[in-house]
Amino acid sequence: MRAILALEDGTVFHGTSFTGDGEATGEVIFNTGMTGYQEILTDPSYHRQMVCMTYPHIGNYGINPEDIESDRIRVAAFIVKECCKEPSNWRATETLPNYLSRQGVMGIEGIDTRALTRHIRLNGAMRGVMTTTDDPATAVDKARAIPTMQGLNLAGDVSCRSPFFWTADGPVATDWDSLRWPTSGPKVAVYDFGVKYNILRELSCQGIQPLVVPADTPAARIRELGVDGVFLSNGPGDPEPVEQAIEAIRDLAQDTPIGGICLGHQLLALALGGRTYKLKFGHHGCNHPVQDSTTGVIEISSQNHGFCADVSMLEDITATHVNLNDQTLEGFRHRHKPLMAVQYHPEAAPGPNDAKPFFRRFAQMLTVQ
Ligand SMILES: NC(=O)CC[C@H](N)C(=O)O
Repeated sequence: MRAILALEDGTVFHGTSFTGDGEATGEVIFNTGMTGYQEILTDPSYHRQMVCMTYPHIGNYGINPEDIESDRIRVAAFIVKECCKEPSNWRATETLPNYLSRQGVMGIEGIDTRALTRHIRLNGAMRGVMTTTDDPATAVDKARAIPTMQGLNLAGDVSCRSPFFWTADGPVATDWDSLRWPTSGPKVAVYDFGVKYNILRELSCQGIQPLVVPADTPAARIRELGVDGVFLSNGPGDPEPVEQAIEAIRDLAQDTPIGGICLGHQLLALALGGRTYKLKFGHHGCNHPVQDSTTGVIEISSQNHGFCADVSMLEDITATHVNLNDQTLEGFRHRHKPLMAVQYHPEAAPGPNDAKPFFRRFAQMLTVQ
């Protein structure tokens, strides 16, 4: 079925829908990962974004029930050069087109993804409309009417509504009144701004007991839990309008060890007095070189962010990591307090495991103070 992708600047790409009729809207960005499409599709940080894969053949190893980073597909739509409809992998239980269609998410193929990627690199991430029905002019008008990502508080859209424990068997629901920590080990409240499962898996691997809490949980409630630390998850949208969380983090940062990843990194930066800004086309892929400025070691990292933090004006903060492609901030820590965060994804999923020791450092920070 013929479909178009119309961008806000009037550019229109013609392709074919591999998920039937439909329409989708969102910010169009590109991801340079060669594999890992299932983790990308289910990463809540992609909420309201249409992801274009630069690798030309996607879907070859199908879909399995394990490689998910949340309970459903989160991207607004999926853009590929060629979608493989007959996957070959012993773990596959479903095809990519089926997976998307079943969850009502549109996929388009047959467009020139290299041209689209170049266009976004040169002109920046853009709002877009994917449609099988509208004519190009109508679709472009619709794209212009979508709210821009800047100023959008989306964490509440994807956060859990009530707390849950992360266990070896996955999430186990609890409620504030009957909450009882199930095992020993450091107790950590994980703010859920759209948390990826692999962050929770990695925290558990460190012997930590993660309790996942809604994005709007006030600091007072966290204090009542008597936690050993707080973790700030990744998540979609602009960090600046997530004011309630910034307020809670500012309060907790006075006396509680805090670690953060991606949106969590940005929110911690804002809570400490830093600033955030939108990048032109963001970092989305599995091959971004990041240098640890304290050791000189370079990690190849998984990344997915459209905004960036600036803490250069803060005396008590040390920048610990820098992106070697564009010199943007990739991590920081407080000089005297147990507070540290990274912009990239040490939990990978998908991506290389170079940065996994971050979780060990966080676990150590809970005990050595
Ligand atoms: N993966 C994330 O947490 C993304 C953070 C934020 N939404 C950004 O785009 O920069």
